[in-house]
Amino acid sequence: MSLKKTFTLAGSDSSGGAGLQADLKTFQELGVYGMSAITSIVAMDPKNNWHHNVFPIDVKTVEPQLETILSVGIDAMKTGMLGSVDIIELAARKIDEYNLSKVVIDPVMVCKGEDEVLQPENTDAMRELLLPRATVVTPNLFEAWQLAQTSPIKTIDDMKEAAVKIHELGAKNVVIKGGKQLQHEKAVDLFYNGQSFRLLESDKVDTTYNHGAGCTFAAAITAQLAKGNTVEAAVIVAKDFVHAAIEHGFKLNQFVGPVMHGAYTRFVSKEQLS
Ligand SMILES: Nc1ncnc2c1ncn2[C@@H]1O[C@H](COP(=O)(O)OP(=O)(O)O)[C@@H](O)[C@H]1O
Ligand SMILES: Cc1ncc(COP(=O)(O)O)c(C=O)c1O
Repeated sequence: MSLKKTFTLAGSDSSGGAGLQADLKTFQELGVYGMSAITSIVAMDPKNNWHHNVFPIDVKTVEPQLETILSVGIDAMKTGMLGSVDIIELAARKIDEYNLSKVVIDPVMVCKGEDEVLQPENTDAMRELLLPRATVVTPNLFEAWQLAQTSPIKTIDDMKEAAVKIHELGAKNVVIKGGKQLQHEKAVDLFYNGQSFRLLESDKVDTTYNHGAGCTFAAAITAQLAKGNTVEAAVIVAKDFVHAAIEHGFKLNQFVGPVMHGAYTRFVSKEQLS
């Protein structure tokens, strides 16, 4: 099998656990070649409780990165934190221009540990421009609520209602991550493909060392799609991948504990990595 190529259009997490760093580590672990275009730079302030400061990148600096990557050619792509409406418009244009068909949208709106929405004006642009181009979109409960414009999501029935709305907005497949936020004894995600629902469950790991879990999950889906998996099969592997990563999450310093991106490939049979 030839080496499949992926790319992430995402923010840089200087602390290395989330953002494009998480994506590239995940791509590597799952045996695909990873490329990246940086949309914004996130730095954490050690003197201010690790507050996340977001430094946007001008869209003029993003386009040449995309041209580099798309001239190489890719098998699947993902988006993460998108710094501005201009960058979201650019992404939509390039998806159309290059006829990209395996597109994973992780609609990052907040960083864990922070409660303000990063760049709220981006949410409308994501809804209008990226959802219709998404092979799969992977919101957490908060992001699903914002995209679907429902009330806050508290139950699996609420997740189903939001998934239907997000599908109607154009995303072909929707995975709403219940994760740690949903009041449930398991970590439950809901998969919806426009026809049926499937609940993906894993044991809930009792940890705060989960920085980068969302990025890692979406990147694992991207890698598996690049290798030719169906969306549902890709999501199932991604769920196992992120579970192993969270189980082996570790303390980086007094402020943050990232997931261990390499855990799945160390502890799960290589045969499952086709
Ligand atoms: N404590 C946990 N135990 C097991 N799985 C978890 C836990 N927290 C999150 N997950 C899983 O990790 C993935 C990413 O979810 P989450 O961390 O909620 O995303 P985000 O980073 O976007 O908020 C999902 O598959 C979710 O179910
Ligand atoms: C660049 C970047 N992207 C995405 C995220 C979201 O990370 P998570 O996967 O923990 O939701 C963060 C959080 O710090 C980030 O810095």
